[in-house]
Amino acid sequence: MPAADRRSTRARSIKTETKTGFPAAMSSRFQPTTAIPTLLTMTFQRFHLLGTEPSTAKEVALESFASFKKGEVLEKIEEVVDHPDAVAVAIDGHAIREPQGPAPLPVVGNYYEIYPDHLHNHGRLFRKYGDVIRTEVMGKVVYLTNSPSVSEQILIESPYFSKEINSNHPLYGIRNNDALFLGDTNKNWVVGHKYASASMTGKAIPHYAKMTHNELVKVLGVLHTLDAREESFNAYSLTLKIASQVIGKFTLMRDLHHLDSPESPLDDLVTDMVALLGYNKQVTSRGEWFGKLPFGPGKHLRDSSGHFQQLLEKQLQLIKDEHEKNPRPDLDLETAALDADCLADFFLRAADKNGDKIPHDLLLANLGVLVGAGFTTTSSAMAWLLYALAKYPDCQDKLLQELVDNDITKDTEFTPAVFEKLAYLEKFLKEALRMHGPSFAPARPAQVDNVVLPGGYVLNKGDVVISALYSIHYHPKIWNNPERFDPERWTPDFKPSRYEYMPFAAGGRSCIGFAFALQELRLFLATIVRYYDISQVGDEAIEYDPEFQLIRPTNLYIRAKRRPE
Ligand code: HEM
Repeated sequence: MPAADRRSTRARSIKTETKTGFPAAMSSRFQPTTAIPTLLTMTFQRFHLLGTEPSTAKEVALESFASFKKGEVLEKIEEVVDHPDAVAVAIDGHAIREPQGPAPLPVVGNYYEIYPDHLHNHGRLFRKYGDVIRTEVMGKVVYLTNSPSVSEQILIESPYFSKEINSNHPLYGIRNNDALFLGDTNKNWVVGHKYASASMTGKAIPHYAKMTHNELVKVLGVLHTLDAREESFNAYSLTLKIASQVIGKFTLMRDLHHLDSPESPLDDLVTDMVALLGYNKQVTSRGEWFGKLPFGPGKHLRDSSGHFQQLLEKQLQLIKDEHEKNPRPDLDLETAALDADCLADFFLRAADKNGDKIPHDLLLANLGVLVGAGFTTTSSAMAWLLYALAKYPDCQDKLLQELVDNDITKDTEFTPAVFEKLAYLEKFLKEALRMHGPSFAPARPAQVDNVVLPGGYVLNKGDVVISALYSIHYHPKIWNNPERFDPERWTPDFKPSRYEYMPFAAGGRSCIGFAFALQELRLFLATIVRYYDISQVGDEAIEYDPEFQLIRPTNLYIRAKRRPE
């Protein structure tokens, strides 16, 4: 629209705030994403969105005067109602607009503007271009947001946005429509989610505390040997072993023997999964053609995936054989969750209200996802916890003091009541997951054309928007002094909204393993800090792996010194 037209439209504009309400059905062409307020008195006016032609205006029933904020131009509601012409509506003070971003170079697009430090470069682009930015990398266009209100609209699963893994989605290379996480929100997801989420409820998770703790304390032997040798270790290499040791037991009752000694090798189940994610990130950050090559990362991705499936089937068969030898009863979902030895055991025995069990292909696909989602995330989180312990020694001292004051040892039986006493540990964990959360990119494509988001950003069907968790967790409008690691900010009264703090994402496709993960991370902190003093070796700046699906430190070396008894 020419500037002159825009000005004449502006002269008749009113301002709305999407948080307080929006005249939703104003245009069949545009699909606002907020609810209509309740009816008080019925009156009508013609509206169009600021930034569109007045001829596109539609008649709208005005259902609540209260939903209109005092405007810049039309000050009184009577002026809106009585205005003879169509009235333009600004969204959060803006005309509708397409998200902006840096101009793409031929072929590579914005690759070199964003990588290798995509987390910080995204922050810079938000500051320059606004709350929703457009990026193009090797032919793939992705939008990102650092706005909690935009994130809410994209993450809630609605007719406007849903998890659907199209070719621009970051999980495209490993999509699997039989599985949670990797698949669309379709009927398989509904079935998988019913069983998998029932296995990990807040009620069920405490019964895995003992098993988790037993696996975690095995690291004390490894640290003891390393300390005796006065050796440091790469943080992620060790936490990968720890987290997968735990998840091997939690999902498959399998001892991966990762913590028998510092030299214990990684099980194939783990090397395959790590390779798979690494190759996927390489493939998806370079364009679809790259993944289809008969050599290189695309081929490796296909090979690792096939091998991983074979290992999983073999392990599942062992559990089935065990069930044949020692039959155990089928149970309803809730009881099965409390009785199961591991997730595979749960899946084999849990029946829904109709007595139906999860179909075999969905069982296998979801078990694979739970193994992968279960350790890739927590291993990165544990590595960042070591980083936080080393970087903020005063906080480490406070943690230790709390553990000593509460008589926590490696023999403590951890119940929810014990965790409740560890208030500082909880604050430390929350703050570490804010500043150093491992997940950064829940992505959702628009489901219809011309979706108008808070701030007036317009997207079309198939456009993928990522809620940039890292940027939201450092947003200066949300967090006081965001660069400061400050566990004390988490007072009982401090409650950021669901879309301001979301290390596990939010909405219908958020993490179902969060209760297990939090319990495991609490146990990890309590176990390590009680017996070892953690410090960083050297002053090297810590790098993260930009090619990986999760944020993990690559060059963090830790020295763990045994504390005197
Ligand atoms: C610190 C640890 C963890 C973090 C930060 C984390 C984070 C997340 C995030 C951000 C998502 C949303 C992904 C998206 O929208 O694309 C997600 C989904 C998921 N997570 Fe986690 N997660 C963690 C641990 C776990 C564990 C331990 C399990 C299971 C054992 C798990 C299972 C899942 C599953 C199955 C989904 C997909 C849910 C669905 O498709 O509806 N996660 N997680």
